[in-house]
Amino acid sequence: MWNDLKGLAEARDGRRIETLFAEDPARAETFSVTAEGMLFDYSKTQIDAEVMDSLLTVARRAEVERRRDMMFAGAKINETEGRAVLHTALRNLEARPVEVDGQDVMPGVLDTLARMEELAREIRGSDITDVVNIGIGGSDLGPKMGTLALAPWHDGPRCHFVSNVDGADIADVLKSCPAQTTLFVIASKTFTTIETMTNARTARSWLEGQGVSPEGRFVALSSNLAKAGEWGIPASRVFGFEDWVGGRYSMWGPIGLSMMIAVGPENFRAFLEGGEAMDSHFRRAPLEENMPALLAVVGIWHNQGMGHGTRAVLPYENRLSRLPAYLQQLEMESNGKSVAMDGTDLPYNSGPVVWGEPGTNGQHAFYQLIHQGTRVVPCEFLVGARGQEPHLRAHHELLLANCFAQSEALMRGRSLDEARAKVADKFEGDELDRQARHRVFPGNRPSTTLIYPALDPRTLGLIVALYEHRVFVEGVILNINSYDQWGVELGKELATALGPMVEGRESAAAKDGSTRQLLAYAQQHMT
Ligand SMILES: O=P(O)(O)OC[C@H]1O[C@H](O)[C@H](O)[C@@H](O)[C@@H]1O
Repeated sequence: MWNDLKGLAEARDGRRIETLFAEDPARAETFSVTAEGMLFDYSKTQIDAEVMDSLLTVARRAEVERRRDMMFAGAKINETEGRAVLHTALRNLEARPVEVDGQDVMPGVLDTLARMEELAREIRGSDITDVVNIGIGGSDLGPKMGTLALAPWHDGPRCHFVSNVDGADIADVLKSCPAQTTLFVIASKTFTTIETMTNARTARSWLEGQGVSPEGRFVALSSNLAKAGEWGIPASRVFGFEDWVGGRYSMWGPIGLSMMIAVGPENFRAFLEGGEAMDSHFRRAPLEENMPALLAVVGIWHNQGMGHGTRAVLPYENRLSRLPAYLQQLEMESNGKSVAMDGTDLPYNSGPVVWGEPGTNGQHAFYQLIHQGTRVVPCEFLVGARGQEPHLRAHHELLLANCFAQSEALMRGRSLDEARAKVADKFEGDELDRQARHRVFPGNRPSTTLIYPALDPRTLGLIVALYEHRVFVEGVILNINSYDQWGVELGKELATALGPMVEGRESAAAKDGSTRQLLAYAQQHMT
């Protein structure tokens, strides 16, 4: 089936996307889908009816719908860890029963949500001025991305996010925090992550150093209640979640607490409602009209069909500036694997390299390569029809014009004749030709656009859940376990072993020449 996709891609080599629009006046509507008021337009790609048919056949053969229903029903689809995958239960506000090992998980989920809301209200009504979320990966990227995205709704205490074990991170944050009125939220699913535990200890010593008792200054978000308790955080300030919530899928539950404190429980609920609405669309819409499924097959087409190994996520929404980083974990930690579910080598590329920055900033930086580089980078634009700052309408009109112009430019390009005409008044003869060639844009570069009315809490929920399900569908098609992350383990083990060598307590003689040299250099310059 992969060869079929490649064959379809080869047969379309050199065909202009623009011609597809000329041939089919209804192309834009045909190759678009709407869900929950959002429009996903994938018509500026090489996808045509035959390609879409094959992509959906690939999805059906992979049993996307059956796997989806298994996920929602609490089946242990994370087979390498023997776990269910139920982040959707965290936003199941209608409390439809969801069973794991014969137990409905919903009473526990809703009870924790109610406790979080109670604490959020208490803190928002207290003298706490600053909340510092200490966490990394899935315990940082989601709430950080979401808190920034919802800045217009941020009426609670200031929120800071410390993740890096580089002491510069916490040092910079603590500089602006008054010790008397700062609350630390230790966010760690395992409560063993070295970066987080190191930063948490530093926070505690800092408070003590400022003469403030750490008592009542810490909250824990974790699935390891025992470890959180050992750390001395009282049970009333510990918010647990189960192992069926993957770290990179966890911002909907306790890990979202900092964001809830920032924007308030009502807005956090609106975010959950957005996620729930996307779940319901994903579960009910036929694949042809299913936004996450279509986003996924467009990704499969570009990566496994056309052979483009990266994709750029380009939000024309400044407050989604952390979305690319969030999606890097969501997509690359989920689908960056080399073996299929049964442990055999994947006979095709796994998920793409995901990267990006907000427009218009990226335009003035790396879009050069996107437009004229030798590699094709499929681009995914996101934009709100309305900006978050309605009184600055002129800004938003420019933003929209830029976003639409980029996808048009990527598709149309500029021919040599057009380039010549641009510089004909300045050069002539061979020089005109040479100068013109530098100004040619090959065009025919694929992009998609997700446009929504405006970025608000509910829409953020829709967008995040859309991408989660996209990752799920791509993972099912690729026959990958999207819910483990063994690839992060080796580095952690080696870092633990290298620690004593960095400190000079253990010999590095058994290490390779490069590692020995780096250690020696560091030790020479450390003091
Ligand atoms: O929440 P924690 O247990 O501290 O884990 C934080 C992060 O670290 C791990 O290494 C994983 O790669 C991530 O998936 C996880 O989100």
